[in-house]
Amino acid sequence: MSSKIILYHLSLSPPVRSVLLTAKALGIELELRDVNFLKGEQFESEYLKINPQHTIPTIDDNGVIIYDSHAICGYLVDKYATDDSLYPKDIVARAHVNARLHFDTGFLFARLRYMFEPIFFYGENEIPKWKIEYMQKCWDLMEAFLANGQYVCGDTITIADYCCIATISSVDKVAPIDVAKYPKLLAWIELMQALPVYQVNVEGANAIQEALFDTLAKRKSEEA
Ligand SMILES: N[C@@H](CCC(=O)N[C@@H](CS)C(=O)NCC(=O)O)C(=O)O
Repeated sequence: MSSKIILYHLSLSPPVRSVLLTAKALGIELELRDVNFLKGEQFESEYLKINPQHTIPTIDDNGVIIYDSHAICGYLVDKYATDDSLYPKDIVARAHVNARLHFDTGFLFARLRYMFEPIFFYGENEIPKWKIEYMQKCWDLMEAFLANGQYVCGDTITIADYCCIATISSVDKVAPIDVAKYPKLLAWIELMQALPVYQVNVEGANAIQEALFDTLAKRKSEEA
């Protein structure tokens, strides 16, 4: 008999929350195991054996180990969904979803991590203005994508929406989104927030930004 899928996680992590959103949408129950990356737990030897890339999320589906949130979300849909709408099998439709998943990795999350990691891990005491503006350039791109439909790949929600919202909601207080300039982006965010599954994203998205601001405040007070 197969047991629950194990998710190595911490809800602060945006990629972890994209897996939580996808699993919730599919009705999959997960066994959660904390790996606190802020305390370096991802470098423990037992964890490195299953994920030498030392990132969360990782899943263990009865011995099948997968890491990278985008790969995990696609796998969960391919294996457990009753239809393929969240990750279409049609090769053109899937290529469009893959493009947005890579946009999350290469643009959204990459720019988030280059703002957050120097603060959390390298003792930096401020985020340079250009990095915030560089993050905000992604809002132009999101606005352009959303000209083609209410979701990031047209009029059907896909795992790309879960991945992109998990990242954007984790950085929108650090790199604010101008309501007047980005109406489509704001409408999409509200659409995502209204989904029942969205609840699994709320706490972690706020907590990671609070952790960033707390760390910056601590650094400033140490300097004074
Ligand atoms: N592309 C990866 C990125 C995962 C990632 O970098 N996760 C961060 C937490 S938000 C992490 O585990 N960092 C610890 C490390 O890199 O050592 C994914 O989508 O899963």
